[in-house]
Amino acid sequence: MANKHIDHIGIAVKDLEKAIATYEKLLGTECYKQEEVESQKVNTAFFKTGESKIELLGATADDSVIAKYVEKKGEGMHHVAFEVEDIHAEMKRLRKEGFTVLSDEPSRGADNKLVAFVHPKDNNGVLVEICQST
Ligand SMILES: CC[C@@H](C(=O)O)C(=O)SCCNC(=O)CCNC(=O)[C@H](O)C(C)(C)COP(=O)(O)OP(=O)(O)OC[C@H]1O[C@@H](n2cnc3c(N)ncnc32)[C@H](O)[C@@H]1OP(=O)(O)O
Ligand SMILES: [Co+2]
Repeated sequence: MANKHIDHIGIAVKDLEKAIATYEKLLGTECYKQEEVESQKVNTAFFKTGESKIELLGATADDSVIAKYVEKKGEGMHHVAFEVEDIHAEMKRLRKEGFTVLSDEPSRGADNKLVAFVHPKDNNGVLVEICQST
């Protein structure tokens, strides 16, 4: 993952529309895109912050990982996503290094990117997403 930039920071929220209004005020810029990602049971809203983005995440179902997270921990920073060039190679490298990659194969995330996650217990309590543009 060397020299890869942060693609986005994911923030779990209870009420996506309210959070969008808050972040529009905070960042002084408009949310440029909203997208539902059914496989993850989330609605997303994106803000550009230089080379990186803020991804607000609202649950679309009670059994969404975002609903569980908000229920247990409250709203807040949920994950950091790093852009990689070859996600399959990166998943293999991370597994070899002893990290718990949370799926055998990448799935489709927002912007049709390929995404995979590394368990927070391996990263000092931070859930890490790796993503590849396709
Ligand atoms: C929009 C699509 C995509 C994109 O394109 O960007 C996304 O970003 S989707 C984002 C949502 N999807 C995911 O997060 C998928 C990966 N996550 C998971 O598989 C699970 O959330 C998890 C990380 C495996 C945790 O699930 P689970 O073990 O069922 O939850 P628990 O509540 O039992 O937690 C166990 C343990 O882990 C701590 N935890 C959970 N989530 C986080 C987190 N985001 N950051 C830090 N720590 C987290 C939780 O507190 C528990 O710790 P202990 O209480 O100390 O055991
Ligand atoms: Co994400």
